[in-house]
Amino acid sequence: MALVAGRKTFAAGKTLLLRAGVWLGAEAAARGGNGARRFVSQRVLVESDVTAGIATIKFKNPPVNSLSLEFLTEFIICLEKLENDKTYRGLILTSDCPGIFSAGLDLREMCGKNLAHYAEYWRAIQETWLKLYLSNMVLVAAINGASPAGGCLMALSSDYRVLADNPRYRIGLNETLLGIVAPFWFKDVLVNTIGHRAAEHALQLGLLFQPTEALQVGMVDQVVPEDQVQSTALSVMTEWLAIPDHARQLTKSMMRKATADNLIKQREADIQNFVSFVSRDSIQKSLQVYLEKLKQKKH
Ligand SMILES: CCCCCCCCCCCC/C=C/CC(=O)SCCNC(=O)CCNC(=O)[C@H](O)C(C)(C)COP(=O)(O)OP(=O)(O)OC[C@H]1O[C@@H](n2cnc3c(N)ncnc32)[C@H](O)[C@@H]1OP(=O)(O)O
Repeated sequence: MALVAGRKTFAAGKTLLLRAGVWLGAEAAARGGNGARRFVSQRVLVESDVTAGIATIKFKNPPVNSLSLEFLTEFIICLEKLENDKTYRGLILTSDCPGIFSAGLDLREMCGKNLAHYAEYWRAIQETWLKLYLSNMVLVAAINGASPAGGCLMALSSDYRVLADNPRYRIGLNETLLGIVAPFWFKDVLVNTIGHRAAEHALQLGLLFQPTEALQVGMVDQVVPEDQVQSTALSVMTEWLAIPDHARQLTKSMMRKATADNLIKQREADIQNFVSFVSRDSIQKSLQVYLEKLKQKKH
């Protein structure tokens, strides 16, 4: 079966056709009598409460919810679908993989591939971020696992972050530990969240914060026991949805537009930077060594 997004076609597990943000093909969708709906794609699970106007996206790309091109494609489609359906005013982002929110960018997409692939991958990363960061919905991240690098960026792009209190669930932009550099727009989002000095410190050292530290530095808004992450996210959402949409949305846009525009005005140059950076022999070597270390950790 094929997943078609715009002009791209990827092998996937169900027939999903997207045109102008509308599902045209067969998807597993069930509607309960209580207003609950469930959409299933291979790597992204969407549950929604139509009455409350709240949807939940669960990342389901085991083992570590890495942001592969296939995952990103399904994720963007789901996000567009929710964004265009005025039923939904709030979106909770969480994980279906125990102990992992997201391991960030899929390192296999950045290793041993050709230049066209790197460009396509980076465009998908940009697109995902812009859609998340500029969403009209209220976004609450229910972070129920480790959240390094790109996983952290997804959480930081939400309006509010609830993190499970487990010391193994570290969060941060750890790119320098891999020998790579967080792009300027990752940096901008971090600076907007925790301030310039703390961001400079965290970025240079590639710090991954444990929950109490993340709360202290302002990277997350609440740390709660693991079994309360979802219920806390829901009660935060209810609070935010009490604000009239038009006023909140305009305010969000006012706060975020300059940061997003910074990337929008130089998207192609950013792609070229990524491609030439990641295709350097030295960077390929660093990424391969890092991946090998991850693999050997178990043995
Ligand atoms: C001159 C200046 C120019 C500047 C230009 C700038 C241009 C841009 C530069 C590039 C920037 C790119 C930005 C990147 C951001 C990122 O997101 S990079 C990804 C960073 N992610 C990580 O570091 C996470 C790595 N993973 C982990 O730490 C752990 O796996 C975990 C804590 C998430 C989970 O631990 P655990 O449960 O113990 O699982 P593992 O055994 O470690 O892993 C299981 C399995 O998954 C594979 N894996 C893990 N992470 C990734 C990943 N990110 N991508 C792909 N695969 C991953 C791991 O290898 C294991 O595989 P096997 O089962 O062994 O096959």
